[in-house]
Amino acid sequence: MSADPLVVGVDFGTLSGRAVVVRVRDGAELGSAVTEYRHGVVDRELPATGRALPPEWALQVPSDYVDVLRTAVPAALADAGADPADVLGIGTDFTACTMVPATVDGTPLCELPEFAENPHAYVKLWRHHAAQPQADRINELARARGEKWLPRYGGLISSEWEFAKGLELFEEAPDVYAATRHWVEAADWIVWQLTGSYVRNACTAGYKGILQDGQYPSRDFLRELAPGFESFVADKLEHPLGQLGDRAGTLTAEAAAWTGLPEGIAVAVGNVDAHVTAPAARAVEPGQLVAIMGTSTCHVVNGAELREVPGMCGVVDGGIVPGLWGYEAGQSGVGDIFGWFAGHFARESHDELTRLAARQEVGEHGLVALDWHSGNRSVLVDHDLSGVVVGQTLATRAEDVYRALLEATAFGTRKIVETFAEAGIPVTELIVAGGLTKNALLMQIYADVTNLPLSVVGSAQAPALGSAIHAAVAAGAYPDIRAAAGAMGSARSAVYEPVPAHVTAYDELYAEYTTLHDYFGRGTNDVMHRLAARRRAVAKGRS
Ligand SMILES: Nc1ncnc2c1ncn2[C@@H]1O[C@H](COP(=O)(O)OP(=O)(O)O)[C@@H](O)[C@H]1O
Ligand SMILES: O=C(CO)[C@@H](O)[C@@H](O)COP(=O)(O)O
Repeated sequence: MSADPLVVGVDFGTLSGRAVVVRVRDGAELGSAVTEYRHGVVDRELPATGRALPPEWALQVPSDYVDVLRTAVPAALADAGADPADVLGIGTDFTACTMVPATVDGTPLCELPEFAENPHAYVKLWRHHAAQPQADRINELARARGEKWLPRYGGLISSEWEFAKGLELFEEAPDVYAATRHWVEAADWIVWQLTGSYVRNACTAGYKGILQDGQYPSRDFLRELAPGFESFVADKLEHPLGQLGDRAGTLTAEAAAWTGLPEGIAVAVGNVDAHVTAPAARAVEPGQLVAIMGTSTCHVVNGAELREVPGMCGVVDGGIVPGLWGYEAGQSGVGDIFGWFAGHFARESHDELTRLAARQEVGEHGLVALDWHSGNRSVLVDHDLSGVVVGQTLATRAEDVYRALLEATAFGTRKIVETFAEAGIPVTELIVAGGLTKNALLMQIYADVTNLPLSVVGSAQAPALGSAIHAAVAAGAYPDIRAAAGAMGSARSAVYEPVPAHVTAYDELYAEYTTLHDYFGRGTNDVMHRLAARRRAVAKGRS
């Protein structure tokens, strides 16, 4: 073994894949590289046919992920000036629930000529929200039958997760469903490309695949949901599991040629971009909540005990680190909302809008917004909800709305933190990670709105570093994730402190947010559902 061993971590985000080369002994990041996905998010038309996609669709092209292995990994090695022979292992993380319909050998169905023109044969990205009607039925039936797994998901299964998307495939594309041998998380599909064998990771199986206490939803439940769907688990989903930090296998000759890494090195079990970030932030103890803020935000926090938190995404035994209950919540749209507004309405850069918005006092714009442009993941778990900005006048400027949207996402995070605390999972430290940490105004707003000091993860590529930490454990360099996190992870404490005057002003605006939140989100006024149904009906009629 080399005197100073290295590991590689690769983070597959929504828009790009990022690779880092990391020193095992201290987590120093020696080099990195980014590859944007060639097809990005396919949400308007299918590249193969040019056919328009219905609203709420979001697909990806799996060969884009392999391109990351071919380009970002060698580029990161070159950037680090690293000798590939020093690399002990590679770890990866992915967005989730991002699903690949695959054949028995892992070939994505969209790569078969007979399915290349069928949108259902492509990867359904986490933010594909067209399965909301299926999710609604799953929830209704699970509630009626008193299914024991439902409270583990805050009482609601999301349209983003494996069963809702699986049912959508079963009902809307029976031919693609029939040809699907494995309904695979992209997190596991990429590991399959690296090792040549399929291992299902325990993290996504628990959070997105309704695997609780070793059991999936029963055949009986699935039959009642949709006759014929009862064999979904046995036929498409069930597969041997790998635990976080375990070795999934070793790098194949083919993957070694793609990446420039040595054949036979350790490949870690797949993981989710959010959960893998906790060790990068050294947040492996109860109460330390990590918010990974990018296109969306995921919140992950460990707890010593099992609690039922309304509207959480899920609680999984060992879902973040072995030995603790891992809790997840999330906001489906955060950076995506800012990007949508900046691109379509303001036509200004984030930096310019932020610069103008930062000049304002709290409340000066006279606005309050709801951050539901991509639906609400927590705590309402409803992707038929949509965005609102209240208070606009002819004097309202683009930077005012931009600031209101930044604030709305902070209110959404406060709602989640308060819901955790009320359910017996107090948040003692808020640690932020992800691309949005570069926006200092946004960070200050989060500190002010939550009234918590904000720690910032030490790495600009925290998920990729987290994957590298898992690679080090899988390679046997550390006994477990906790030990590796202690040596390789980092966070700077209390980088943003709440400003008392802002805290008071935001308390008042948060009360307005809560009123709107409950009015539109908890059934007082169902206008958003009616509009979503109408939009869906028009799109259906057109297709
Ligand atoms: N300066 C900025 N301020 C606020 N949002 C930004 C800024 N720059 C980029 N964004 C938004 O951040 C998101 C990308 O976040 P990032 O963490 O890089 O990606 P991912 O979520 O794919 O991991 C995009 O949605 C973009 O609109
Ligand atoms: O939902 C999860 C994890 O559970 C995320 O993968 C998903 O929100 C996508 O994250 P990004 O916004 O790409 O960082």
